[in-house]
Amino acid sequence: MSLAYALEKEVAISAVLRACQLTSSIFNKLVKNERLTKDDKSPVTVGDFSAQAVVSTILSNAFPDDKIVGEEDSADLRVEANSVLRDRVVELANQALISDLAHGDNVQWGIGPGKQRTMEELLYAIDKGNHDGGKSGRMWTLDPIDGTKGFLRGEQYAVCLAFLVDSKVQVGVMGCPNLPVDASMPDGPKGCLFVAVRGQGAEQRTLSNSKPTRLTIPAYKDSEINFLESVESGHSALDFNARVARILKITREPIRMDSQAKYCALARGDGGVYIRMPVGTGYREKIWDHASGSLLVEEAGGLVTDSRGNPLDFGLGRTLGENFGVIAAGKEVHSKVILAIRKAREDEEAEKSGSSKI
Ligand SMILES: Nc1ncnc2c1ncn2[C@@H]1O[C@H](COP(=O)(O)O)[C@@H](OP(=O)(O)O)[C@H]1O
Ligand SMILES: [Mg+2]
Ligand SMILES: [Mg+2]
Ligand SMILES: [Mg+2]
Repeated sequence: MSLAYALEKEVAISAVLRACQLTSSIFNKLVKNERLTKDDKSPVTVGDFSAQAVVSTILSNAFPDDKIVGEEDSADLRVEANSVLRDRVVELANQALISDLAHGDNVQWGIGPGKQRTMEELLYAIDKGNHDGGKSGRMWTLDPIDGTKGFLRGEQYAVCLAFLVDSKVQVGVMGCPNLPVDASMPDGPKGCLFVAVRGQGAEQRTLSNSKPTRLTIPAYKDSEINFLESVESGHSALDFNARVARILKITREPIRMDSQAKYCALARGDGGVYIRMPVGTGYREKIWDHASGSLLVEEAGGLVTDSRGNPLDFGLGRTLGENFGVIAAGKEVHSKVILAIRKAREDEEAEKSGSSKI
């Protein structure tokens, strides 16, 4: 008897590996005009667009009726002023789609020599990611490059793909081309693939396809914890994180890295707590920034909630709705962090009202 979601897992791995090959091959060739600034002022590159085109094309061949919630859309590429960028996206996506079949690939997923697509087909594939999300049915969520700012700096980023049924994440696959295979050897080999299936555990392998190793979050003493947090102070309230660390008497420096690589690091025991506190702009977290990572951590024995201890709700649309921040950690540590956050908020409020009385 085959395990649940075996095909979804295989297809997701194949798609993420192809997208990782693409993104890592273009980094050194990326030139200045191969990026745009989106309406929310965030960057997007030819890598984000072409990786979304590739993954969406593969998913649409393997599972034609499935919905996809992807971060990017093709509107900016359809503008004539961006025609050079659009041509580059088409070229890169086709290079990735037609590359030879690797172990685990299947020609029926629309990949391999001779499988190039027209520009219109690839723009359409990108826009298949425009689904609004929701509570019921089969659905994928895709972040073709999570941590675009990290990607542009040559630091951490991740290609993230999750499969959900009735808004519950069942499969999560993340490729981290720049992540050291072993955190204790930061200059050693890089490039990791993380895979989780609900009820079947979490695992890591190298991007070049070594045997998987099973991941379990170890038990931590407070003195052994490093917070894992964003590099970007615009994405996470780093001062508030430091306040929480002081309450917990955590003395080790935080580890700052971009993208869902933080969930991956946590799952394999590099850190202890992923803390993401809102910066106060009313930003709503996106489902593609957390779906695959949260399953990986849960399958490694951890717990993922918002900063008030509420479960993340992936059934509300493209965002996590009212969820407020994200906390991921091993179960024991997690409950201590939630209490410390409550205390940190009370302290902050008391300081504010104290200073307003002066
Ligand atoms: N104000 C904000 N607060 C929280 N997250 C934000 C944000 N603005 C952008 N982001 C998200 O932060 C993600 C990167 O997270 P991190 O800081 O952990 O690397 C971005 O993903 P992309 O890079 O895929 O756009 C983006 O979705
Ligand atoms: Mg983005
Ligand atoms: Mg993202
Ligand atoms: Mg992204």
